[in-house]
Amino acid sequence: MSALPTTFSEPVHIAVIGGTGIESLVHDGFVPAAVLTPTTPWGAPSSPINILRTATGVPIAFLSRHGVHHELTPSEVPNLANISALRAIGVRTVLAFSAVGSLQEDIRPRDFVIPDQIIDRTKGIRPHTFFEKGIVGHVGFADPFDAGLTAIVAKTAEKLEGGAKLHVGGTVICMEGPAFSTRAESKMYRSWGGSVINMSALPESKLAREAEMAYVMVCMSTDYDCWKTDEPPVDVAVVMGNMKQNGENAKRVMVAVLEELALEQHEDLVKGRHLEGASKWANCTKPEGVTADARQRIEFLFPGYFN
Ligand SMILES: CSC[C@H]1O[C@H](OP(=O)(O)O)[C@H](O)[C@@H]1O
Ligand SMILES: Nc1ncnc2[nH]cnc12
Repeated sequence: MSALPTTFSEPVHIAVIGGTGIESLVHDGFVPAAVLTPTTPWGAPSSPINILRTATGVPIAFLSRHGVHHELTPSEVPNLANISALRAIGVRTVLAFSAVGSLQEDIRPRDFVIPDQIIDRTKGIRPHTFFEKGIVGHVGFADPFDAGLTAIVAKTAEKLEGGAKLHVGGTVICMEGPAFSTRAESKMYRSWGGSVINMSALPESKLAREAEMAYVMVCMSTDYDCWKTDEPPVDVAVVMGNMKQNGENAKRVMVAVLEELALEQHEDLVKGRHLEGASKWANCTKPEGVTADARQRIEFLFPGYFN
């Protein structure tokens, strides 16, 4: 087999970030086109960025959140490098996948959830913003997931027959990990109205917003966490087992959504036109106050914005 190119000259507008159980898209009907190993001002991404073509020839980028061999804990994922590297190759739309615990009886293991809200239970130990250390910006995050993209993903996934049950809307609790929650915590999250729980929604989705990308997270329920007294508490074997069973459904959703996004009518959304300039206007630092170091970093992300 010939080695793949390490550069790719076309812009790539859509990225898939795979989580637990979705560490690769090779051999899934996608045609490999290139493997990129970029560096960014925030270091190297979690994994090489695989550029693949869909059946209709659209190039997409694939990144494995926890590394090729799932060697990065949720707290160690280099989210700033991941998001900035994707933006630098043209990505403006991110379809993220995540294995989650269910906090609600009616969200059964192997159901899919497309949340519309997040509650942050990370512990402040993850680097979480591009706007710091010499440049200050405050982006809006009231609705953390892109509404237009969510509608497309929901409509497309709903149309798939014989797949997993889909719940549209809900709140994902993002905890620090890597250990799972206590029963008291799990019950507290339920009392807060949490629908599902993971360790990955933040800061990934927040950085995507700062980078002016449309972002949606397809959550695949793998367990009932530990709030349910008639079930054993979650462990890795249960998560992996359900992800293995559900991998096919996840790939079907992914392929159908990518086909839909390739339609001309979605071009503006896919290119993130509705988000263009948002981070420029979120900036609070006067040009003369932006340090040379910050200018260099932010230039990688937003060429020409802060000159
Ligand atoms: C392996 S169980 C906990 C682990 O699973 C989820 O990963 P991902 O969101 O990348 O699918 C969860 O967020 C935890 O990182
Ligand atoms: N119960 C759980 N808590 C946190 N992250 C998870 N990922 C899958 N199941 C989970």
